[in-house]
Amino acid sequence: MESAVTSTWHVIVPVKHSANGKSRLRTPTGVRREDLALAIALDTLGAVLQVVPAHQLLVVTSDPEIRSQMRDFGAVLIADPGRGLNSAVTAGIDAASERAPHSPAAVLLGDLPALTPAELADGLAACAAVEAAVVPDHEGTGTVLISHHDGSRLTPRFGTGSAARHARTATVLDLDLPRLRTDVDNDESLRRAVELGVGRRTEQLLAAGR
Ligand SMILES: Nc1nc2c(ncn2[C@@H]2O[C@H](COP(=O)(O)OP(=O)(O)OP(=O)(O)O)[C@@H](O)[C@H]2O)c(=O)[nH]1
Ligand SMILES: C=C(OP(=O)(O)O)C(=O)O
Repeated sequence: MESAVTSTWHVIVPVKHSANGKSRLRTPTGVRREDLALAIALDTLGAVLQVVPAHQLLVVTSDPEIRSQMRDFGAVLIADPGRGLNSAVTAGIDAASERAPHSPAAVLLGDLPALTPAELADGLAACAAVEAAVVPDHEGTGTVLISHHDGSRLTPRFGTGSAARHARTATVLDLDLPRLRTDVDNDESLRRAVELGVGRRTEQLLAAGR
């Protein structure tokens, strides 16, 4: 699945400690929010690991389960500074720049349970065609991915309405890649992801809760 165009890319994925994540989501009966947050993140990371060599995946998290599983895969673990999403992403960008100065990098949010390796590879290939890119979420207001040919020049401006902020310094890629663009924040986006088809961990957890 790895593409020649993006084989040198580093991908940074921030994931909040699962005990604190997905607070806007009303979890289905029988499913613990913490378990769902973890499953969503692990499905996202599972797709990334099929596209990017593990040593080029930087996971910024304080979650012990994610750290343990990603360590086993050989991914690079970055400590979460504990000051919110943008500072976590900045820690990842700094670590990627240290490892491979001025190399291409992307930041992908970690709540994309319907993501497939094929859609991620297509998304990264589209990003590679422009110097700096932003891929908005399915609603068009948030961001699922930002990239830059020189990763040290990535400036994270995540949070509500982030697509417009990222668009000030990047090309907006309105890609027909729904699995890449469906981040799960609330019941509606979870339903949408389930309709597309979620990864194994999220699927099994939701099935067990039924
Ligand atoms: N490392 C790290 N990741 C974060 C942090 N805040 C959010 N994220 C991750 O960034 C992505 C988008 O997160 P949000 O949807 O904004 O936040 P969330 O905590 O998942 O959900 P809410 O509780 O509803 O805000 C997810 O992959 C989160 O796990 C943070 O402080 N540190
Ligand atoms: C973090 C973001 O959005 P949300 O909180 O909706 O996931 C974002 O789109 O930058």
